[in-house]
Amino acid sequence: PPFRVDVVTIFPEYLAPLRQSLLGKAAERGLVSVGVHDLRQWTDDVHRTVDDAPYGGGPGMVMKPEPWARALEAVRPPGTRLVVPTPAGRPFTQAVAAEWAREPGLVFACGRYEGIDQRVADWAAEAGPVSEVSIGDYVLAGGESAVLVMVEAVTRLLPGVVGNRESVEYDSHADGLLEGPAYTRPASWRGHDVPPVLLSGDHAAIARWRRAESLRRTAARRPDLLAALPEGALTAADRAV
Ligand SMILES: COc1ccc(Cn2ccc3ccc(-c4cc(N)[nH]n4)cc32)cc1
Repeated sequence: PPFRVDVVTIFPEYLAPLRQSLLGKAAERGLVSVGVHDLRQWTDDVHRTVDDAPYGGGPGMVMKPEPWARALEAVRPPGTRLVVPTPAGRPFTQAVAAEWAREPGLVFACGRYEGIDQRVADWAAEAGPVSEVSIGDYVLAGGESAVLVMVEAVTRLLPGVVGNRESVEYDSHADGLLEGPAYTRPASWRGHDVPPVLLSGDHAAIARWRRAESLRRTAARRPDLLAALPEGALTAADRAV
């Protein structure tokens, strides 16, 4: 059965890219099925109101709970994980993407304004897992971009979506390190040459060089990833880098 993705949003047109490119092909091949739903379909006032002033005061507006509950009751199969993007969420990581890719599908609730009434996530947890997640430490205007990011990260891990299986297995972050530099022809380009080891045909030396570059780059750009590596993840040769 296809991996099922449903997205509820007040900007359905924002999610149009979900039907293009990588996802498009995967959808054509029946690997992924995508539904985008306009939250306002589940309002019942003439103005199709989805927001209201925050209890306790404060700037901006909060999204009303009732339209969300009606939408989720209509769209979310029982037991399906509800993903709510939020700046206040747990980090969305490659490990989280891999975990979700093993599930039958996902429902995404895209907030706008200052977010969604908290009781929606609390209520939704009665019917299945709910994940409030952040895609990074910066503030967006709503959840739609985050949904595009997460759907791409999850669906590329589904069997058959990415042609070259190895490219998924050898993903950056797959071994907890950043991937090193990549090169292709020409060997000499505008005064910049490809590191000779890569042209040597010495595959052991190439593997050692690539590992060293990964470690060097991770130490320089993401020391936090290095510190998080499990015991024994680094060999003596690694430490010598
Ligand atoms: C309380 O402070 C704010 C609360 C919400 C907002 C705007 N906004 C509304 C819904 C929504 C969903 C996700 C995100 C988001 C996710 C990440 N990683 N960054 N930003 C932002 C969102 C601005 C500020």
